[in-house]
This record gives sequence, C-alpha cells and structure tokens, in this order.
Amino acid sequence: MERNIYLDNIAVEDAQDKWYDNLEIETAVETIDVREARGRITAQAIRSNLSAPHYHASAMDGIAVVAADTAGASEKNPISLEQGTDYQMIDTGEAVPDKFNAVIMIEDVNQVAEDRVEIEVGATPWQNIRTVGESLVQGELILPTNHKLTAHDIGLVLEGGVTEIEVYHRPVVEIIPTGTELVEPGTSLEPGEIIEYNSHVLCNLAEQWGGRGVKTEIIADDYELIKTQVEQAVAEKDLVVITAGSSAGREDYTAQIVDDLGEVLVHGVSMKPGGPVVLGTIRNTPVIGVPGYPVAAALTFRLFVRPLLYQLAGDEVPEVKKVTAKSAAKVVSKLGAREYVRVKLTQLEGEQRAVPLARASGQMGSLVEADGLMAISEFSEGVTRGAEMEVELLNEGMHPADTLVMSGSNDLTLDIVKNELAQKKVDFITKSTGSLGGLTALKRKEAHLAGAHLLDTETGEYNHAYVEKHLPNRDTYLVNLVYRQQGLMLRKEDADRLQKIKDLATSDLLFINRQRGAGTRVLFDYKLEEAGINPQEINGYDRVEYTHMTLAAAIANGGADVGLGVLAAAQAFDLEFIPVAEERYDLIIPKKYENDKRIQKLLEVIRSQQFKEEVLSLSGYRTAKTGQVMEND
Ligand SMILES: Nc1nc2c(c(=O)[nH]1)N[C@H]1C(S)=C(S)[C@@H](COP(=O)(O)OP(=O)(O)OC[C@H]3O[C@@H](n4cnc5c(N)ncnc54)[C@H](O)[C@@H]3O)O[C@H]1N2
Ligand code: MOO
Repeated sequence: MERNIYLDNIAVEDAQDKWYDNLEIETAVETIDVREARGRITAQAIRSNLSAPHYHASAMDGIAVVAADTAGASEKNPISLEQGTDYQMIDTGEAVPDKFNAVIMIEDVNQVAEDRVEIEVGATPWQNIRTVGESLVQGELILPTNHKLTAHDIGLVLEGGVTEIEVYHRPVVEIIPTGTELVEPGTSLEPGEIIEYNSHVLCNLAEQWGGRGVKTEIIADDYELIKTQVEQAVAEKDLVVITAGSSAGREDYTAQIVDDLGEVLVHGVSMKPGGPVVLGTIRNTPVIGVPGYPVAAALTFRLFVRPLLYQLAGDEVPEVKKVTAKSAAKVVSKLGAREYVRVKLTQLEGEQRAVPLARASGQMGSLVEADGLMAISEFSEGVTRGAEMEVELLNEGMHPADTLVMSGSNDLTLDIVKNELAQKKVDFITKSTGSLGGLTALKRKEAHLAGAHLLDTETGEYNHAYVEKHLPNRDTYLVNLVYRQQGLMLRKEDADRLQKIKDLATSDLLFINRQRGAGTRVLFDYKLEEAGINPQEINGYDRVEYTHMTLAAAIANGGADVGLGVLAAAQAFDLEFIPVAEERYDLIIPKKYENDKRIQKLLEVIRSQQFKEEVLSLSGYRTAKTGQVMEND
C-alpha cells in the first residue's frame, strides 16, 4: 500500500466549510410514540384531537346547583335547597349534569337534613366548573413545527388525544474503533494492549448532541476488514466515524479507505490536538476519521460532528458559551496550528484566570479536569501570562470561585486532600511543577499556594531559606503537610544489587532522576555530595521523570533500574525500597489568602483526624506536625 505522508494544513473553519459544502444534509422524518419523544424535534405542527376537558367538569368537591336558584342568599336569609331537584352532590372532575350550571364548595354548604342543605352565598353561573376546552380546544395548535419536546409538552400532547407524532429522525452515528492494540474495557491487559474507550466517549457525545451512537466491535489494523465495515456502515447509517489510523503510520488506513470508497475532502487541519483528522464522504454519507489519541478524538468530534448532528436532527446548533479570562500562565505554542488548550477557570488575584492544564493529546484527564478550551491562534507563537483570552466552556456549571490551584512538588497525599476538598465543594487542582516550580508559580501569582520539600543543605532545615530567597517580599506562612520517607526504589529481583546511595557509583544499574527544581532532586544531590560522589559517575543521572509515580512506573516496567522516591510510590508498583531520608513537605500559603474560604477549607481538611488516618494508611508518612504552622528555627 502506498504511504500517504502529505497532510493538508487548512484552517478549522475552512475544513468545516469544505466538508459541509460537499455534504447533502437531508433531514428525515419518522413517526414515533410521543411518550418517547422528549428531546426530539417536531417535524409537523401538533394539533389537539379533542377538547380537554371534553365535558363540563366540576373543579371542586361540593354541590351542583342552578346559579339563578341561589340568587339573594345571605347569612340572614339563607336559601334552602333540596337534593335531587335543586342540587346534586358532586366531586372534583365529575361531569356536571346538564341541568346545573354552578358548583358550590362543600365548605360553604350547611347540611340541615339528609336531603336538604342551606347556603348563605349565591353562586355565579359557571363558578367552580371547568368548561369544555378550558385546557385545550379540539383542533388547537399544541406545538409548532421545529419544537424540541420537553416533559411538559408530552403531557399536553397526550391530553390532546395524540399518541403518535412526526419528528425528525435522530441521526445514527456508527463509530468504528480501529487498532490491533485495542482491547475491550474490563479485559486484563498484556504489554502493548490499550483499553478501547474512544468509541464510548464519542457515543455519549453523540447522544448529548441529539444523535444516537452505535459502536462496532474493535477492528484490527487491516485494510480489508476496515473497508468492509465502512462500506456496510455508509449503507445503513447517517454518519460514520473511524477512530485512529488517521496519521502517517504504516497501518494508518483511514484516508486511503475513504479515498478508495468515496472522496477525501480534507486530510489535515491546522489544529492541535487533532491535526490529522480526515473529512470525507462516501455515497452521500459523511465520514470522519478522528485521530486515535483520546483528546484529539473528542476535540475533532466536537468541532466537526457536533454542528452536523444538530443539523441532521433538524435542530439549531446551540451557540457555544464563552467567557473571557486572563491566562494564568505563559503558554508557548506552535505557529501554524491552532492549539486548543484545556483550562481550569479560577478566581485568582481578584479576577477570573484560565489555568492551562496538561497539553498532550493522550491525556484524557485534561478534558476531565477542564472547564473550557482556550484556543491559541495559529498565527501566534503562544500567549503571555495575563493575556485576555476567550474560553469556550465545556462545563457550564463551573465555579471559578471554588477552585483552588496549587503548584509545586507532587505528593500522593495531595490526592487525599483533593478528594476531601471535593466533599467541601472545593475543586483542588495540583500542578506538578517541582518544589522550586511551586515557589516560582507563587512569585508569578499563577497559583494560590505551593507545596515544597526543599532541604537547605547548610542548615538541614526545610523550605524557609528557599522561601526567603525566592519570595523575598512576600508575606507567606508554611504549614506542614507531612513528613515522608524518601528512598531508593528498585525492582525486587535487583534488591541485592544495591544497599546505599554510595553503591550507585559502582553498580551498573541504570538510574533515573527527577527533574531539576524537584525537591527530591535537591535531596539526591545533597546525598551524593555527602557520599562524595560526582553526579557524572551516575549512569542515567540526566534522564528525568516528573512525579514519584511515573518514576516508579519507569522502574517497574524496566525503563530504568533505580531512582529516588517515596515509599508509597514504591509500594504501588511493588518495588524494593531502601530508606535514604525522612523529609518535611510543607504548604506555602501567602498571608493574603489567610481568610480565603478555599484555603480555610484546605486547612480544615489537613487538620482533621480523618485526613491523618488516611495518610498513615499509605505507609512511609508521619503526621506529627501535619497542619501546624512551621516557624523558622
Ligand atoms: N510520523 C508522524 N507520526 C504521527 C503524526 C504525524 O504527523 N507524523 N501525527 C501524530 C498525531 S498529531 C496524532 S493525533 C496521532 C494520530 O494517530 P492515529 O489516528 O493514526 O491513531 P493511532 O496511532 O492508532 O493511535 C494513537 C494513540 O491513541 C490510542 N488509541 C487509538 N484508538 C483508541 C481508542 N479507540 N481508545 C483509546 N485509545 C486509543 C492508541 O493506542 C495510540 O496510543 O499520530 C501521531 N503520530
Ligand atoms: O495533534 Mo495530535 O492530534 O493529537 O497531537
């Protein structure tokens, strides 16, 4: 097969136009039971088949009377009525017999004998009677054409004696997940296997946008198999989505198949993530090849399929809600591609700020965490901190004032904090930037607080010296989060190949480091110096990972042999742990946030007994000073 590595690079709007202009968007109509029609769009006006009520109905429990017979009744001159001739007992909803024209509520009736009553107030004609057609008149318009049915609508239509209505057909989207590496969720994984979930995300998005998503079985990267499935899909469905195989790999067949069966209109859009998207048509059915990376798949589906689904469903495309916010950080992006940066909105420094989240196309968590998308123009190389930006909302129910952003060193106990804060309605976002990165973020006002474990090698004291140096004019205080064990982590089978830091220089184990500015790196350098080892003697010193967990994972899967990290991370990956030091991890909080309710709730959480118990269950942690303000010794 010929390998097509030349992708277009056209603007998102041009790609949308090119695709939509070449599609024949035809809405189809179907008759359905109104009881199942919530959210559907009417394709014809709905008129009432009957009047409701269709008889004069009593609106109250009481007696039916002839209004004229009651004229002049008063307290002094009550009027006496005889059952059968002058009145009849009646309950709410019952038909009023022809000879009567008013209902008196039972509370206003004095029963003087078994078949005789007295009334002290006269009745006006038609009082307390729901006359024929009060709710609906036969032939009356109940709902206009192109109306989206609500729960209330269903009630009125049924009351009008209508059970079947004509609505626009809900477009059916077939999603074909391709990839030999993919396995169904719930399967135990072999190396190289990936859980297939894009199709489930896309099916659910399709439902959210007025369509119906159906997924096929996973199809291996095989030209013929995929082609057969696509051929069948275009014959039956309204829209076909092929996930993955969009790019330039040896087994990327999407564009080729669309080209062989129909026409590729666009392959390659100047956007990121999602660049290699394929837009085409096969026998009048729109076909899209979304890139396999989950964020790219969801994002291209949103940009290209969402408007189409609404149109096919006969609905208006709802406008995307936008807000403005200042970028909380500088973001460098590639010229020539519009980058959709996932952001969290927060109230910081008294204004709405957009905090950029993880940017890789495989990081689904960035979409889970995001409140919106901040598009950085393809004509710019990024945005500066503080730049006023438009943010397209993904989560309209966001609460920027309840979002607390922490930057700095990564620690497993922060997950406990996050979970507990969520119960207090605070959304806690942690950015793993390393201990020094946290202090820098505070200096730049990019976060509400920082987390650090920075050892001052001269005094043996933690954090104070660094805070004084990096935040000289900032009034901050330090609150201890935990004390924790740091140690060398290595696979169990290598346990006897190393006893202490000093052995690193002589062993042939491949080391993996933490990034510059990480407190763990400062500790490691200090320990090397203490042991009289030159970093260059360490095989792998320059290779880095950014969190304890990714470092432990790298060792567990054989990418490296040994590294420094916390006990909990070693245990999570069943690694051997050789303790090296106990260190102090503090939160650095600007004094100006002392009364901020988010910070107060954070302190409440870490000072709670429950938090300490959860931390201690992780092993390798001590909570003797957790929650205490740490003074400079
Ligand atoms: N040499 C080049 N390589 C790549 C380019 C390029 O221009 N030149 N583009 C990169 C970009 S950008 C993207 S996006 C991806 C697009 O890749 P494909 O659409 O071909 O998809 P795969 O490579 O098969 O998968 C990517 C990734 O996503 C995972 N995946 C795939 N399907 C699913 C699914 N249904 N559920 C969950 N995860 C899925 C897959 O396992 C891979 O990890 O190409 C770059 N490469
Ligand atoms: O642009 Mo690719 O679409 O994810 O990174």
